[in-house]
Amino acid sequence: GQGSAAAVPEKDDIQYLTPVQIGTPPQTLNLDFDSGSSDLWVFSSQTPSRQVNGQAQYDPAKSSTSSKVEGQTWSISYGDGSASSGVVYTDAVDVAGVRVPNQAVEVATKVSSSFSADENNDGLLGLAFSKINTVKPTKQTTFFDNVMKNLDMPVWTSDLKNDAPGTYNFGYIDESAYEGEISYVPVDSSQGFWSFEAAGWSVGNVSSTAPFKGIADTGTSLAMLPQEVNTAYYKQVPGAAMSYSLGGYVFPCDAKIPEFTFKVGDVSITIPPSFINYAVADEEGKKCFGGIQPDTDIGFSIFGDVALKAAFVVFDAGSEAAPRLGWAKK
Ligand SMILES: Cc1ccc(-c2noc([C@H]3C[C@@H](O)CN3)n2)cc1F
Repeated sequence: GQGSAAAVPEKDDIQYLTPVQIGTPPQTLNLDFDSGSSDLWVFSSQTPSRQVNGQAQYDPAKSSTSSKVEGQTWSISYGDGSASSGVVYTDAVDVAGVRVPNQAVEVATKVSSSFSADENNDGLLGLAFSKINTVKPTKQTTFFDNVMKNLDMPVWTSDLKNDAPGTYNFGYIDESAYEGEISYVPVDSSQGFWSFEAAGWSVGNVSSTAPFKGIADTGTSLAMLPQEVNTAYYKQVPGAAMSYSLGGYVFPCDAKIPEFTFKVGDVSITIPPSFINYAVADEEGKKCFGGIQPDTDIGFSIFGDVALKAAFVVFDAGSEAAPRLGWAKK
């Protein structure tokens, strides 16, 4: 089979949400598809009401196909320090017509304040490798791992857009969604991520052909890149500075800022200035926050939405012996 689902941006493209049907009769929740984690967890009837602020809640008691997985719990924390935890059910999960009859659905009995505050986000659907699923004592498998055998091709693709709905496809490659060739690079999934090597970068007349490691992470908003990239980039932005109070590089909102190009295999992906003028950062509306920020002390770069929305990306877990990532211009 194959399926195609909308990826709808929240304000400032901070996250993208996709409708998912859970249970019988179907309960629709809008989930944040995250290629940087591997738990499918949802706001639920078991989430304390003080922590629920408008989110849709999955109620296993209202589903004839749910069943509790006794003795199993989960607990996860994300790059920004937010966290959630709870218990585990299995139930039917349907994404754009692609269905897993007995998907592990992790029901939140506790969520941190940033999840409570994100009223349109009803939970996450992890699309990294199942080895980093947090359920204990029995690790669970991701929606993609469970559905892969029924897909026409063992792939899913991202086509995220700037301030507009994009698309996640499962089981096929939409040839009309990209231009030129797809450049495939090997993935090292040993840490559970879609980790690959970029082959270099350029900004203005400054460039490097030194390879650097990064992960493709649809759940991270920005492009977290090496310090030397940030230094070279913001040197070309008049008035740019690192602001510890605002939490990263900022610049005058009316500054003329350059595009940024990174290379994967033999394809060069160019992030336009509009994606890098990420959002207004201060009260006066004069300083804007950069869409490129340092990856310091993470140990690898994170190609989040600011980078991903400049490309068509193929997350290929099974066409070859090893998983691989395909990148194409669009
Ligand atoms: C409130 C909130 C906070 C964080 C995240 C979040 N989702 O994916 C990620 C990145 C970072 C890494 O942990 C895995 N992918 N972060 C989502 C939220 F709705």
